[in-house]
Amino acid sequence: MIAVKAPAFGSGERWRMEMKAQAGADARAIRLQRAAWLRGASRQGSVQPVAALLLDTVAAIGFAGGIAGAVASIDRGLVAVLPWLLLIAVSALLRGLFAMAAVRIGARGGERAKQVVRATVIDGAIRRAPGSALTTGMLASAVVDEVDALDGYVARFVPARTAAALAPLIVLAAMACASWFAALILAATLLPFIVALALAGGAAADESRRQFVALARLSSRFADRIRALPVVLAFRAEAREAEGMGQAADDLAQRTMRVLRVAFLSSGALEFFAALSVALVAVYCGFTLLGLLPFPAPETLSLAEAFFVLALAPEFYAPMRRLAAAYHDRQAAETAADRLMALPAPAAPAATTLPAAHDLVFRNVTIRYPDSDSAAVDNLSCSFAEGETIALLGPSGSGKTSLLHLLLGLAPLSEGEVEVGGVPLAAVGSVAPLAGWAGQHPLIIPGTIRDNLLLGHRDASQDALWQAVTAAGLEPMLARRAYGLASLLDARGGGLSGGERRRIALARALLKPAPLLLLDEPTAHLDAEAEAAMIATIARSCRTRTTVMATHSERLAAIADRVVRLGEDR
Ligand SMILES: Nc1ncnc2c1ncn2[C@@H]1O[C@H](COP(=O)(O)OP(=O)(O)OP(=O)(O)O)[C@@H](O)[C@H]1O
Repeated sequence: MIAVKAPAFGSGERWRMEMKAQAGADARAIRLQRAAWLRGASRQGSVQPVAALLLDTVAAIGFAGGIAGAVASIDRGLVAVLPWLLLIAVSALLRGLFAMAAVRIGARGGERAKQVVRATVIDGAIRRAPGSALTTGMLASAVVDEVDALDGYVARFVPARTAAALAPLIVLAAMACASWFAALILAATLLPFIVALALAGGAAADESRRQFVALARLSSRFADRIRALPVVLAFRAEAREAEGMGQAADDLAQRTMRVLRVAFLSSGALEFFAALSVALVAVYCGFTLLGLLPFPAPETLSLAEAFFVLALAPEFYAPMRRLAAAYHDRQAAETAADRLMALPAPAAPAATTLPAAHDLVFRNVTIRYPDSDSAAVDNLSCSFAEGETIALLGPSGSGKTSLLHLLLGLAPLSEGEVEVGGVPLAAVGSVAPLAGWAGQHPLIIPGTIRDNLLLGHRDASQDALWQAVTAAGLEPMLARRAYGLASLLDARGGGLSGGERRRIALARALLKPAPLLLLDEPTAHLDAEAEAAMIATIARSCRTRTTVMATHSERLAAIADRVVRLGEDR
């Protein structure tokens, strides 16, 4: 956006005009940006659907020629008519085939375009810059609804637009061979038709854009509320949320009705002009044949020529009607493009070569989240040798998790430097490929306990799996379950206690053959006995790796080689 200066006293009118000019320039810039983005997306389509649509027009000329020939030779008997009938049949068959080919090839292009854009959006979501405001609901709506809206644009609108520019010229040229005056009539009716198309399209555009935004808002809201369902139920907010969803759904229904109303009105106007022009050609041909024209006939027409012209006249507007039918696809794609372009850009890809050493250096490190006044970590300097166990100790909110997240590329490095094995963290992006990580809220995926453990190392052997299970103290829990490692869990980890979730997260981190181990509050919510067992487990496991633990527990910190106390001067 262009920065706007505040108005000087007494210069209100000039400022308003400047604002208007800036808004116009902004809108133009956005239009150009959107057009370039859509051109990029539609590059996945091909010219083949356009070729199929143009060949369909050529076949339509053959069809009209067949009708004209058959009418002209009907008085010479069946043998004379037969070749024309054959031409009609072949042309009709080819029209069907070309129309089908245009749809199928267009659909393939649309599918390719959606795949490419979807991959880019997902890539951006996975590698989004730390602190991004993209919610799961927004991402789901972008990946499903908004990317889907590109389908019609690439599959139908783009081929229809090119065909609408060329096919009427082919029809006019063919018609002019039989009757130049009829071709002139059609060409003259083109102007009001195009004006009607532009007006109808413009009216539909705004309504369609509002409807699409309402749809995207409803679906992202729905996805976010489903995700937060336990909280909604716990606070008995079902009625309020249901009412909110109902209002959003009503709003969408009203906007959809408005779009349909405008669409019906505009297609009515287009049909009117198309029918009018065909009627004019029909009246001209009929009156010329009968010699009833109220002005001197500009040409003589044979019956065959008149039939050819009449059969061909509707084909003149067919490509433009096809374009008008696909116009809604363009509006939907433009609205989707605006929203997709506004998604956070992916962070720069990380270096492919990972550091060989695994000592960690923090030099004057400050972590400040976007839109936050105070720093989560302020000017921290420390360094850890390879193989050391480090405890980050401090009160709640002192920045322990933020430091672990910084290493994983999930929190921003606002100032200072971090080095891993002598390589700047910025060059590596994240230590995730080098680290086993057990977070504060361990992720549980729908599937078995085994599936959840193998997230740490997909190809782990059975022995390695059991070693991690034993080291994390999961055996007693597995022994109590009839199916052991094959026991099913739901996405929320139903049937697991807080301690068991932490043990699964620890086992998963241990299973990964990684030189770094990052543990966030591994002993939180455990009773004294369980904490002691967990501390013993961690003490055994961290001997072979550089381990960084965020904790409140002095007992856990006691097993560390180094303790970094955070937030003490706050
Ligand atoms: N994504 C975020 N956006 C904005 N502020 C954040 C974000 N994550 C953490 N913070 C803030 O940064 C500060 C440090 O949070 P952090 O989670 O690192 O502390 P912590 O020491 O791990 O706390 P706890 O012991 O309670 O887990 C807090 O004030 C928190 O509100």
